[in-house]
Amino acid sequence: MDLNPSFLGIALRSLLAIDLWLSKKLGVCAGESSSWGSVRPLMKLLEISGHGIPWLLGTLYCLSRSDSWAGREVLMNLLFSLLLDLLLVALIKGLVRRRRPAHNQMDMFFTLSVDKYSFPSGHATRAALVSRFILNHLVLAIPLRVLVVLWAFILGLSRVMLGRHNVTDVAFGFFLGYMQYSIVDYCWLSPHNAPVLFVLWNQQ
Ligand SMILES: CC(C)=CCC/C(C)=C/CC/C(C)=C/COP(=O)(O)O
Repeated sequence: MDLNPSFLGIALRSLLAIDLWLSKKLGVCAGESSSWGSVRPLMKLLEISGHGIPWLLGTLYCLSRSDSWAGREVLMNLLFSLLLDLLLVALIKGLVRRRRPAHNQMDMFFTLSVDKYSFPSGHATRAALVSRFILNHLVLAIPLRVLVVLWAFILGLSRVMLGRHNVTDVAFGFFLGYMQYSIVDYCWLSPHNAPVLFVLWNQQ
């Protein structure tokens, strides 16, 4: 037994204890019989709005219908962002292997094997990444921009309310998604630096 724990060790253990306590308190939709159990179906609908499958399929569909070079370029980069996000989240989940909260019911729509782990929240990374992407590449009126930010925030909160995640999973997820956008922006794909990706349309 470690009789002389470091300050960092104590701080981390305290943070973890607060995280677990707060997450349990906020997990008010974790089951049908929970205090806010009646809101659970709405939270699960929100869950689907941040799931990887609809985002991937939606992006592929829009890409197949897009008739402008500018649109294709943005959608190709969105596709790259979504795939990068899936890869990074799976990698970190597999490395950290933090179990989901004990009060979570594992009844999520279409998961990968690493999704039995909770750190970081894939929905939170996607929410931060996609909302930053949209705000930077779509010309939207202010109310719609506010709606995008609200969607991301409520989606993150709903992960804890559903009992899927602890607060730190979501907080780190937001941070990671935000940083992922910076990577995507830095490596922005265009017909000039990645002509192979755009060759499909040149042949049409
Ligand atoms: C191309 C490919 C491998 C698609 C897989 C899409 C897929 C099943 C993503 C998983 C989305 C999901 C359930 C993430 C878990 O989110 P958490 O917020 O619970 O970490």
